[in-house]
Amino acid sequence: MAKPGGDLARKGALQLIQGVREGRSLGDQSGALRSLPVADQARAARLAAETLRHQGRADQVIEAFVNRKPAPQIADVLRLAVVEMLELGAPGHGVVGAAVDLTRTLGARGQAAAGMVNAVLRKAAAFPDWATLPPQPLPEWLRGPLVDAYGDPVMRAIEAAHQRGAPLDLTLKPGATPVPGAEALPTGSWRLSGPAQVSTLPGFEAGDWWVQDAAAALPVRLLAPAAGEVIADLCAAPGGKTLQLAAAGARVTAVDLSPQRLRRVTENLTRCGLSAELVPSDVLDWRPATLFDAVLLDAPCSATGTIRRHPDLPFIRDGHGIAELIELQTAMLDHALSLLRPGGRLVYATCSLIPDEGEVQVAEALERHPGLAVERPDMPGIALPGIEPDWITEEGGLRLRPDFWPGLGGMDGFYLARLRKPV
Ligand SMILES: C[S@@+](CC[C@H](N)C(=O)[O-])C[C@H]1O[C@@H](n2cnc3c(N)ncnc32)[C@H](O)[C@@H]1O
Repeated sequence: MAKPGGDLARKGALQLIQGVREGRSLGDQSGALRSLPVADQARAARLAAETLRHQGRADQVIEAFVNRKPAPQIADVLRLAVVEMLELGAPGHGVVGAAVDLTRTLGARGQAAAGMVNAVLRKAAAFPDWATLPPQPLPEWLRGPLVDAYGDPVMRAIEAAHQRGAPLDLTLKPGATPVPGAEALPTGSWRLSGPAQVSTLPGFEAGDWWVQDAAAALPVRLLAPAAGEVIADLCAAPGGKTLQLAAAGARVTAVDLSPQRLRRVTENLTRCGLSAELVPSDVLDWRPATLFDAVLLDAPCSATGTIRRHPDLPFIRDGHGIAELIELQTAMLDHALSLLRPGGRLVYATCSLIPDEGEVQVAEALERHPGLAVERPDMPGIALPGIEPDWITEEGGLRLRPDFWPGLGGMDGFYLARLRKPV
């Protein structure tokens, strides 16, 4: 028989998945399971995320054993159980029993479907080819433009990387001791591959490091902040890049629209014993009296580079709003350049895989701003460690993709470029 705790987590996971079906992200639902014990909340969140990550494969297994398409909620119960058995390795008998019990809680339709769920899952438990089923494809609104940009083989490699998920990457404060067991990555970040509870790792309380994907750590490394420089961090929350800038000794002003998200920057700075001035404002309305030595603009974007960490993203977006985001990025880039002193440098970054939010933004900014120049990541004086030559784009930026570093555990998708304002 399944453990009662397991049942609470499964029920919670089904609730989270239903929320995603209604358009809410898993992150936005973080308070939805408050009434459950903390361990069950964590388990429910993991089950829901893994079920969405592997939905395409689970559907192929289910389709092999059903006579007709199950109702949407019943389909989600089946997917949860298939992923728990075939991906997460839970023993079939417990999972099947729990899924049948969960189905029975779903009203008359659930009562009627319980027998079918039992029969389908008993067969699914012995499904032999799970590992070789093709990964969850991206939805067409995203797949189409990405196939145009990178080609079909790369697209399939990106989808395979999404299926593998993401390890835990840490950025160390200068001089801090790495977490035992963490592996040094070529670009300077540290990676933990196994499951870990962040707040119990050595050095967390002391603020020796913070969680930051290796790709997300590169914009500040490309900016190369120096002690005493006056730097604006635009769109700063939750603050991974603010911490990097402050740890380098820069005098940082961190701007973000969301006071709530800025509170996370404060918490992170406090834990790490670092400081920055925080400004709750729309970047486009913010014009301080003095100009900056350097500006980092981590612009709001489609976040399509982070699907490894957010497998719910393809299900809650449909491509609407991207044109508006692209316009906002253009306006922010122009505004950010106006905050920079003559001869100053700016790093533009987005955690997107869509070239219109990256390469195209920078190519168009170069046309709009005569004298503005890109500084390549491999130029003398920058020479970023760990960068592979084919990551550097035609205009001199860096295109990072989830399928890079396949043997090391991948990286988030990102675009970044360093620009120099004429003197
Ligand atoms: C990609 S996240 C930034 C991540 C952050 N740089 C880090 O490293 O932790 C984008 C941020 O832009 C902020 N944002 C969106 N529109 C904005 C605007 N018009 N002005 C200022 N901040 C904005 C959001 O609140 C969000 O925190």
